[in-house]
Amino acid sequence: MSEPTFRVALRGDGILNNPRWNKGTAFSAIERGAFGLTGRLPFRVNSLDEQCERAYNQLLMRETPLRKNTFLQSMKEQNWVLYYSLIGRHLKELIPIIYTPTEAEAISKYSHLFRRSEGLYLNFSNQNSMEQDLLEQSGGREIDLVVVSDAEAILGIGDQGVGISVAKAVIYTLLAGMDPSKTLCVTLDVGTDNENLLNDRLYVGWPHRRVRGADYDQFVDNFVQLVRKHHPHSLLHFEDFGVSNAKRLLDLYHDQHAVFNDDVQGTGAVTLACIMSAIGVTKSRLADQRIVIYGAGSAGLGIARQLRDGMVTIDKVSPKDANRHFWLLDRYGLIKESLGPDKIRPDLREFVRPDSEWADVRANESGEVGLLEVVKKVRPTILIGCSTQAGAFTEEIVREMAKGTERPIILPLSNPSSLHEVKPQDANDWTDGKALLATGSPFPPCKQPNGKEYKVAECNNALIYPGLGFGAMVAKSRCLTDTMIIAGTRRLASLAPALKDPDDALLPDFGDAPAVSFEVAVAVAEQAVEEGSADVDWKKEEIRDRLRVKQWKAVYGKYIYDPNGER
Ligand SMILES: NC(=O)C1=CN([C@@H]2O[C@H](COP(=O)(O)OP(=O)(O)OC[C@H]3O[C@@H](n4cnc5c(N)ncnc54)[C@H](O)[C@@H]3O)[C@@H](O)[C@H]2O)C=CC1
Ligand SMILES: CC(=O)C(=O)O
Ligand SMILES: [Mg+2]
Repeated sequence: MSEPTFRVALRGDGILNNPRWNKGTAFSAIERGAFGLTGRLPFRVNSLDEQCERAYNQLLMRETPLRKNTFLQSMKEQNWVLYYSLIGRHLKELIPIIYTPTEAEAISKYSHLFRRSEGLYLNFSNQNSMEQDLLEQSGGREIDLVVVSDAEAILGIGDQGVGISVAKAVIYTLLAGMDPSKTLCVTLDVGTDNENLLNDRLYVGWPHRRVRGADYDQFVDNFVQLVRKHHPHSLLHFEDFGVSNAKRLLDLYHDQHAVFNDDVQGTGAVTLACIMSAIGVTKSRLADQRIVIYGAGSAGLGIARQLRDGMVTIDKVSPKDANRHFWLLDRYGLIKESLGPDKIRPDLREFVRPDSEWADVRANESGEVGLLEVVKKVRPTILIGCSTQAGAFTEEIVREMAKGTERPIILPLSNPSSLHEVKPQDANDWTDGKALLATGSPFPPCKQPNGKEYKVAECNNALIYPGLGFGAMVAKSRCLTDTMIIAGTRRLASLAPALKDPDDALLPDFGDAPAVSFEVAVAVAEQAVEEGSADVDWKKEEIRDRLRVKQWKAVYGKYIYDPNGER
């Protein structure tokens, strides 16, 4: 690959303090002269390989995952190429440091670890300057991707106020090649209901109770309309919004702009791919499954809808019949008719079970039916957890499930690792090694009763959303349609190791995620072109190359000083 050349307008401190352009000791002697850096750097010119070696050694000196996380965060603020190159070289080891599970701890300590601002903070009390703030931050840059969060439901750790999840944008770059200079991370700071944060004088966000209702909707709408006005071709990715807003905002804006809710759609898509892989092992159809989902929030509902739509598309079952394959539980137990509108969100309506089905089943004094009773009666083939309730899949529940099905498919998806509904090794032990397992955060392989190891797939939306978003973005798609998501999901499922070897993992390894994301992106762009969602006029055969050319690479390139160049 020939080295790219860039014309850059910054000099001296201006270039050294700019993470997009800074090369540190990798500036060549000629560049040092041209950019006023000869006296600003020690003599030796290092290669990127040498810089990565040094940085990795420094990283290893940090003993805890959180200290490694903050080290890498500082590096991102100094030098993007070094940051992405280092992580790319140690992907499997370092994704858990910058993403789940370590990001949960980093975000929960955001105000105390705060060193330097990143992205755009839009504060409810400063909303009059929203447009100006957006323009200051994006500074005339072309933006391909906007990742926005109001931090109400960060992973499973809840309301984090202004604690942000920029790791989602980093994953787009690492795994799909999204250009970080064309990415904007936005925090909508509408306050917090987290008492610890409200009482913390070091809290950096707006110390005010969460704004809700019409004022909240207006604030979000102002933001979305500004994105549409100034970045009409961008993909708008919603992350970790609260359950009362996630699906609602997606429905509100999906006709206006290319919007994507990762917790709803990304999680639904990766879980469908995982289950397609698992039913390949059990040699059954999606429509043969009885599916219990524990935790009917953004992720739980997104999964139910995606699996239901998969059943309709793949097995040609009617939507009504497909809905009958699902039993959803939330904090009031099974979602059934008699819970009433106070306890059943409107978006769950299609999955409500009839009371008559549960008349003979033991309920608590409030009439609620718990997970054990549901498992006993339904004898599920698939049990999915997205409840944030660690240990909810008890030994009794897992053993009960194993009585009703030969190969129980068990997916404890809550993040971070400490919140998983069951530890994979326990699920493996309690089912005599028969369970087909995938988890939301990385776990070590299970030791099987026969002495072999079973690789636990990581069923995390990060395995699919970078490809979905990148494919849609490069194809200049005006929307991210359900059919584009299904195309990406099918491509991901086709790459599952368990397809070749039923004893292997249900999903590709995160170490292979860049190649996997690329394939997902190709499938999504192909579908966008075929169905006419794309704003490009490409032939199918050229799509792969078009995507490759657009991928940002963590390489320095050669710089020429040019006062009219980039900054
Ligand atoms: N593996 C993956 O790719 C993903 C995993 N997740 C994880 O799933 C979990 C849920 O995330 P979201 O759906 O975004 O949050 P959410 O807040 O929208 O949903 C959580 C749901 O669990 C319910 N719940 C709470 N206590 C319960 C109990 N005792 N029994 C049953 N249900 C209970 C809540 O009422 C809520 O409806 C989090 O831990 C998150 O990290 C979320 C998105 C993607
Ligand atoms: C993975 C993810 O999006 C979550 O845990 O919220
Ligand atoms: Mg999330």
